[in-house]
Amino acid sequence: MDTIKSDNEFDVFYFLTCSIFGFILWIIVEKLLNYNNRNKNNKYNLPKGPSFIKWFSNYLFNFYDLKSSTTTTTTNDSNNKELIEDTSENTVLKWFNELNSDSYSVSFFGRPMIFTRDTMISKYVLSSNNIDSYTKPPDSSGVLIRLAQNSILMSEGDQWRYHRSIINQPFSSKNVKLMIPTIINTVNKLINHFNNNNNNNNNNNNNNNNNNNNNNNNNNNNNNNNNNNNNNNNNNNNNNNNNNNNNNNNNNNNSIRIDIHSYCTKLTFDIIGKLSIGYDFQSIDSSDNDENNDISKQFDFILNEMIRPIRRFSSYLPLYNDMKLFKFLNKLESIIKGAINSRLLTSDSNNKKNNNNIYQKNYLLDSLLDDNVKEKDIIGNINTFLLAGHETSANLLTFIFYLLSTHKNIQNDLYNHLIDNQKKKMNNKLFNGELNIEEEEEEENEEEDYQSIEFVDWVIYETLRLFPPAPMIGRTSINDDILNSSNNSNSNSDDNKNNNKISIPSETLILISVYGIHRDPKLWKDPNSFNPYRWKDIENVNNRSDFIPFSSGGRVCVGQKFSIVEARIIISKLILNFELSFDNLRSQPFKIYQRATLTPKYPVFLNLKKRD
Ligand code: HEM
Repeated sequence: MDTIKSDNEFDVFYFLTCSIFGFILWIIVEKLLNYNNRNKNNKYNLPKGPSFIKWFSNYLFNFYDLKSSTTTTTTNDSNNKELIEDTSENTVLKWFNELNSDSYSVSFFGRPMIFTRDTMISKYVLSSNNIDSYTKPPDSSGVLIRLAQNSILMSEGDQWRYHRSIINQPFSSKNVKLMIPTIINTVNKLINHFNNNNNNNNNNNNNNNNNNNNNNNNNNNNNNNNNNNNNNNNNNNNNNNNNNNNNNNNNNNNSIRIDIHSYCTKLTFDIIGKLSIGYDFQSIDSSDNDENNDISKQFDFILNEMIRPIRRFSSYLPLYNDMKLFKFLNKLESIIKGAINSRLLTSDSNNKKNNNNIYQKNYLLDSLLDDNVKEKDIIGNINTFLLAGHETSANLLTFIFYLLSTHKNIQNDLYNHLIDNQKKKMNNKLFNGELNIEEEEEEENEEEDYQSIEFVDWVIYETLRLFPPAPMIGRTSINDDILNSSNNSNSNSDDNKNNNKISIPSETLILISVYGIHRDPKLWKDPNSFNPYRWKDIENVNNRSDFIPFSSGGRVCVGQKFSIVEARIIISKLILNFELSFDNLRSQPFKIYQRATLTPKYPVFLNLKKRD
C-alpha cells in the first residue's frame, strides 16, 4: 500500500532539498565570482582581501561570540596601555596590516567591495561634490528602512536635500543652545536617581518614599521654553517607584554599582524623546526588566535584529520577530501621531491668538510640520532622531566613562579642571541653566560660551577616536570612477603614479573604516593608547580627514553639535558628583562589537562613589 506523506514530511523534504541545492549553488557561484573578481582586482590595483566565506565566517564568529577576545586594558592607570581587541573591527585592521595596504577588495557575491582606511579616498567619496555619485548602500536587513522609512537618513537626491534643508535649522548652534536646559534637567534626574539609590541602600530600614520626592527637584530651576510645559503627551502613570533596578547594588556606604551602558541609553533616550516630540519616555524611572515600558530596550531589540545573519540573505524574508517589530513600530507611530496632533492644536490656538503664522517652535518635530512633508515622512524622521539620537551618544558616553574609570589619573585631572572651571562665570551659567539667550545673541561670539570646555572636549575627541560609535561608513558608486589613493611612496616614477589610481566599476560598495583611520599608526602617534592630552595642540578638529567620527562632507551627522554639547554636560555633571571605578570583579572584561554602531558587548559595571 502506498504511504501518503503528511504535509509536514513534504515540507521538511522540500526545505532540505532546497537548502542543500541552494548551498551548493552558492559555493559554485562564490567560487566563480571570486575568480571574476580576481580579474577585476587587477584593474583596481588593489590587493585581494579575504574570501567572502572567510570574511562572513569571521562576522558569524563575532556575532555569536565564539571567539574569546578582550581588550588589554585593566583597571591599571597607565596611559600607555594598549586598547586592542580581536573583534570584527580589529579584524578589518588586521587585513590592512597583513596586506600592507590601506585598501583591499573583497568579493560579495560578485559585487565589488572595497575596504579602505585611505583618507584621500574617504575625503573624495564623502565630499559634498560627490553626493549624488556615491550614495548610501541599501538597508540590507530591511529593518532600518521600516523604522526610518524615507527620512533624511535613508533618502537620496532631491528628497534628501529637502529633508536636510529643514532639519539643519533646528540643529543649528543657536537652537542647540535652547536644548541645554532639557539636557541638564534629565541629567539631574539621573543623578538624583543615583543619590536616592545610594540613600536607600544606606538606610535600609527607612521605608520612606525618597525617590518620588526628589526625582524632579531640579526641574523647577528652569523656565526655558524648551521644557515640557505643554507636554500633553506625558502619561501620568509615573514609574518613579521603580527605582529598584536589579543591577544596582551598594558596595559600601557611599557607593553604588551600576551598568553604565544601560543608564547612558536610558538617559540619552529620555533626552531625545523630550527634544523631538516633547514626550517623556521615563526610561530612567523604569526598571531594567521592564521591557514593555522601557522603549529604549525595544530599540535595542531593533538594533540587534538589523545584524541578525538570517536578515542578510533577504531583507523582506518574513521572520517570527517581525511581529514584535511591527508591534513596536505601531506603538511608536501612535505616540508620534499624538504629538503631531497636539502640536498642530497648539499652533492653531497660537495662530488665532497672535493672528500670525509663527508659533513657538519647541521641539524638533515642529520643524517638520510643514505642508510639504507627508505624515509618513514626519514619522520616519522622528524615528530617525529617536534612534540616531540616543544609541550613538549612549555608546560614546559608555566608552568615555569606561576609559575614565580605568585611567584614574585622567579622571582626576578632569575633575580638577572642572572644579577650576566651575568658578568661572561662563560655566556657572551653563551648569545652572541660566543662559540668557537674548543677551547672548548680542555678543559677537555668541557660540563661544559653550563652544568648548577644554579638557572635557579632549576626552570626548580621544574617545571618539578610539571607539567611534559609527565605525564604518558605506557608499555605493553610481558610475565607473577613478580614485586617487594616498600611496606613501616618495618616488615620482610613472609606475608609482599609476599605482595611486584605483579604477572602480559602478555599483562598487566602498566601506570606509573610520576605526581603521583613527587607529592608523601613520596618522596617529601611539594610536592605541588613551591620551586626551594629544588634542592640546590639534586645531580645527572639524576639518581633519584623519578624524571623522561624524563622517564629513554633505552628509555629515546633522546631530554633531548637539551630541558634543550633550556629552559635555553629562560628563561634567557626573564627574563632579561621582568618582568612577571599573568593577573588575563583577564585570566581564570590556569588549566592543559592531552592529549598526560600535557598542559594548557586555554590561559595563562601574562603582559610583559620591564625592564630598
Ligand atoms: C556620538 C554621537 C553620534 C555619532 C558618532 C554620529 C555619527 C554619524 C555618522 C558617522 C553619520 C553619517 C552616516 C553616513 O553618512 O553613512 C551620521 C548621520 C546622521 N546622524 Fe549622527 N551621530 C551621532 C549623534 C547623532 C544625534 C544625536 C542625532 C540626532 C538627534 C544624529 C542624527 C543623524 C542623522 C539624521 C544623520 C543622517 C544625516 C544625513 O544623511 O544627511 N546623530 N551620524
